[in-house]
Amino acid sequence: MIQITGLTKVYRRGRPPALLDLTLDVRPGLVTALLGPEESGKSTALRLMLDLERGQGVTLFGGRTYRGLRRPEREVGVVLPTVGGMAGHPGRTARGHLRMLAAAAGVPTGRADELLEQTRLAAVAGHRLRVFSPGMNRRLILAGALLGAPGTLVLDAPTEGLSPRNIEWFHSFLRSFAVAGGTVLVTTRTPQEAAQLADRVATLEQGRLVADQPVADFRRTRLRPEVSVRGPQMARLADLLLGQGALVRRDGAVGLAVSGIGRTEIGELAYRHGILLHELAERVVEQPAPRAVLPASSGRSGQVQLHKARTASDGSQPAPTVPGPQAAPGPHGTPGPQPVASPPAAPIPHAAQSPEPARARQAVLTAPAAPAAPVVPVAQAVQAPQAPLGTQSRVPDVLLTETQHLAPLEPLSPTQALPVMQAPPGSVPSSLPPSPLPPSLAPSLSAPLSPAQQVPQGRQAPEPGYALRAAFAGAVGTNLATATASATTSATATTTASAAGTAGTAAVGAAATGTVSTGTASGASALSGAGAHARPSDPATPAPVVGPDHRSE
Ligand SMILES: Nc1ncnc2c1ncn2[C@@H]1O[C@H](COP(=O)(O)OP(=O)(O)OP(=O)(O)O)[C@@H](O)[C@H]1O
Repeated sequence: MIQITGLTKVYRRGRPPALLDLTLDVRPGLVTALLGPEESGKSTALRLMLDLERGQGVTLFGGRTYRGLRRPEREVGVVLPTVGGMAGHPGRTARGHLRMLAAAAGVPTGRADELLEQTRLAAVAGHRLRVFSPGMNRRLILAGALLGAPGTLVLDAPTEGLSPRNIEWFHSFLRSFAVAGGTVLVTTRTPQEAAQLADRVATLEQGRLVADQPVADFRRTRLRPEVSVRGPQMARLADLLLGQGALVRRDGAVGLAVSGIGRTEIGELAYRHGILLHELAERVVEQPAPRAVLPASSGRSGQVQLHKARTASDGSQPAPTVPGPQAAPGPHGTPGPQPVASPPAAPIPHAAQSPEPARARQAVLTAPAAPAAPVVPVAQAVQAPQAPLGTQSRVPDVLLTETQHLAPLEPLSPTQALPVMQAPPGSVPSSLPPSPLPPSLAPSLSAPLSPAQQVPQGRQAPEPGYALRAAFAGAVGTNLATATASATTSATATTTASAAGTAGTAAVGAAATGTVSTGTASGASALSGAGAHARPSDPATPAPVVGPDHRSE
């Protein structure tokens, strides 16, 4: 379970927030899509969740902040966009890259070989990354995120730019992961992908959550199926279709967009009347997001502040790190203050469908102490009694079509098994406090933005330090992608490359995700020159690639 509460990010004072009071539960056993157009705040949300960025609000993974996780790589697998789309140093082989990450994460190297099999990369394990297609690189990044057999996956646009075959593979994998009890949060820009992939769709617009819907509602309210018809006799066909009660609108010079009647019926109607068709295709048309389709029962909004977590039994459990710059915990090593007012542990509305990971620690979030000032309310993380660990967790075989030539995924061994997600009764936190955001930051979701809050067309100028980090990350070919090492702060991000004898030592920006592979400044040029190398055949991408122009999928 991921509990996101009040995530807010303002990059520059006086500018509209990139993210405003995002509150969302991401439940195990489901794929949750965070959907939004460009610059709607999806990546910002993920970076805040993973403590890669400073902001307001808090995200709990099984009751702990990301930084508070003792072994983050074993709990949360992260896939973020990488420099040039590369999984790691272009001169490294896939096997070498993954084994390096395994060593950094303290995972047996055999696990790397298993994951190469699972992600259909075994056949190309000895090839260097510079000859990998985008799809192969992306699957290798995913393999890195899975090294620690985490129960939760957080992925930022994992399928963007990939071939339909790779997209289908990713979807199958993520669905299987969720079916096995895993928690999946994935961002996407396309409603169609959200509808295909997710069980639940949360829609962001201009940094605000405007809808949080089960996929069936999402399909009904946001997607409209219609049939595209083209041919030289469309006026006649339109009359016939209208006579059948269909809704018909003109679509270009020689086309119709038809709804309310199926493709087969349209084809038969045209055939019976001798009407020639050049195209008859189903498609899905996106509709604008409804305003504020939010579960009324969510009851959570605003910022919370964490104090030390303690086990329910002895209180000796290490505390989660306090998130955000405004948090004010007790001194390190000392137990945090008691909750101001711990409400009885009433289950939150979705708890019945939300089995909790067995090892989850629950947070009891309490009412704000001083909501008037921009001071966060007090919350206390308390470890819930351990739920019984089960043995049924394993990633099941992935259903793929024969034409993909992809073998089923290997099941995980019991030692790699995902935790069985079962919520101990009453262990799910009670409803959370109302938003303590200052009024200027917490307008109604349905209220139109004031001119001052309007998101500008172009990207905002990056905050100081961002450009430097980005430039540096690019210069060393830093891979920000996978969270399999346990670095916990940006300042101390692990530089695994140096351990592996790779040139380049910095891992700026890797921050809490930690897994870092560095290369040299040749990363970008190696990528652009990759067409000069023959690419190994990709089991999931069979089309041969003959030059750099063909790299895009
Ligand atoms: N480091 C930064 N400094 C300043 N502004 C930023 C920074 N990162 C993001 N922004 C701004 O925050 C807003 C949200 O950006 P974000 O990248 O989170 O959107 P997104 O939904 O992930 O977009 P995309 O789908 O294009 O990746 C944008 O207006 C963007 O310009």
